[in-house]
This record gives sequence, C-alpha cells and structure tokens, in this order.
Amino acid sequence: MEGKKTREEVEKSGMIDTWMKKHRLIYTGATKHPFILSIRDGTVDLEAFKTWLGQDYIFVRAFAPFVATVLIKAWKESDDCSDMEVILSGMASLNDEIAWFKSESTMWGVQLSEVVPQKANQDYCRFLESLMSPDVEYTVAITTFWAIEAVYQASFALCLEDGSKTPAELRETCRRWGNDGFGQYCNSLQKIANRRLGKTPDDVLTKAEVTLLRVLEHEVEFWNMSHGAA
Ligand SMILES: Cc1ncc(CN)c(N)n1
Repeated sequence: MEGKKTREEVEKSGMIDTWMKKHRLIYTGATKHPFILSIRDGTVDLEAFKTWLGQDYIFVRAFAPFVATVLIKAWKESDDCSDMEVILSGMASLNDEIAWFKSESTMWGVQLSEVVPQKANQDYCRFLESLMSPDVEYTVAITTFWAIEAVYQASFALCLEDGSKTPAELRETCRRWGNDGFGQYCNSLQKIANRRLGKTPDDVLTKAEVTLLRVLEHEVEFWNMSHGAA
C-alpha cells in the first residue's frame, strides 16, 4: 500500500516534483491551456495572440521588479552564493524580453503605449507586488519565481515538439521560452527552490505551496484573458 511520504522521502525526490504530482490538474491547466494548444495545432486566432502580446509586456514590466526583490532576498538570506548568478541571468533575459516585446509589437501593429491592463493582468501584477514585501521569505519568493518561468517554458516548449503545427510567424515567440537554454535556466531555479524547500520550517513550506497554487491559477486566468474566456 502506498502511504503518505515522510518528509525525508519527499526531500530526496524534491518537493517541487511532489507538488507537481499532487497538483497535476492545475499544472496541466496552466501549461496546456487551450490558447497554447491553439498555437500548437495552428488554429490560433491572431487577434488573441496580439492581446496576449500587449498584456504580457505589461506583466513583464511588473515581473522585473519582483525578480529584483528575489535577488535582494538571495543576497541577504541565501546559503549559496551561486543563487545570485542564476537570478541575475534571469534579470538579463527579462531585459532581452522587454526589448523583444517592443520590436515584436511593432511587427504586429500593437501600440504598447495604448494597451490597457485587463483585470486578470492587474490581479496577477497585484499578487506579484504583495510578494515583493521584505516579509516574504526567500524560499517562498524563489519558488514563485521558478513557477512563473516554468509555466512559460513548459507551455511554449509544447508548441515546438515534433508534430506541432505552430505557424511560422509564431515559432520565434515559442523558441523564446521553449528553447533548451531557457529550460536549463528553469532547472537551475527548480534546484534552488528544492534545496531551500528541503530545509524550511513547515509553516514556510505551506506558504510556498499555497503561493505556487496561486501562480498556477493566475497563469490560467492570464491565458483565459487572451483566449476570450475572461
Ligand atoms: C504571464 C507570464 N508568465 C510568465 C512569463 C515568463 N517570464 C511571462 N512573460 N508572462
């Protein structure tokens, strides 16, 4: 009979894997959303794609300051100085991401200065802002950071798999988050999160799990917004 895993057993395999299995349904909802599946099968509505493009630019501008607070927490609280380098590389890729959104939006005729954040985006940005507080533990923040990046990595990697019918003009977008380098960076974040979660008190562990679930819910709402289900 398969009983509940002891904390030691969970630590060996990594808390993230355990949570991914436990919350498989919502994780799949976030990473295999109908919007992503429509890119993958080539039926994507290009207006929906443009909506996503404009809204995500606004999100990324709020995400960068959140990552800056994760960097500060790593500097103050981390037991491993290499964490900072992984987070810094994430900040550098956000810098590229912002430049990419600007050039991509010009290509698609999306005026970024005129994009009004929709409710799901506002809610997600507000949630990020609540996590920027110095009261939020590094372990909770790094787990959140990993989850946000990992959802995009898994989603867009799906659109690049063999057999996918992703339209040629969207392949570069998919490669941005679905490429192997981004996958390795997400693995590095996951390793840090697992290391921290493996030695955190139970109350912080619970906070990290609840926050992870909130991220997955926000990601689903974010895709819904672009896919016309808002
Ligand atoms: C909503 C959302 N989630 C994640 C990412 C990946 N940085 C993003 N750009 N936007």
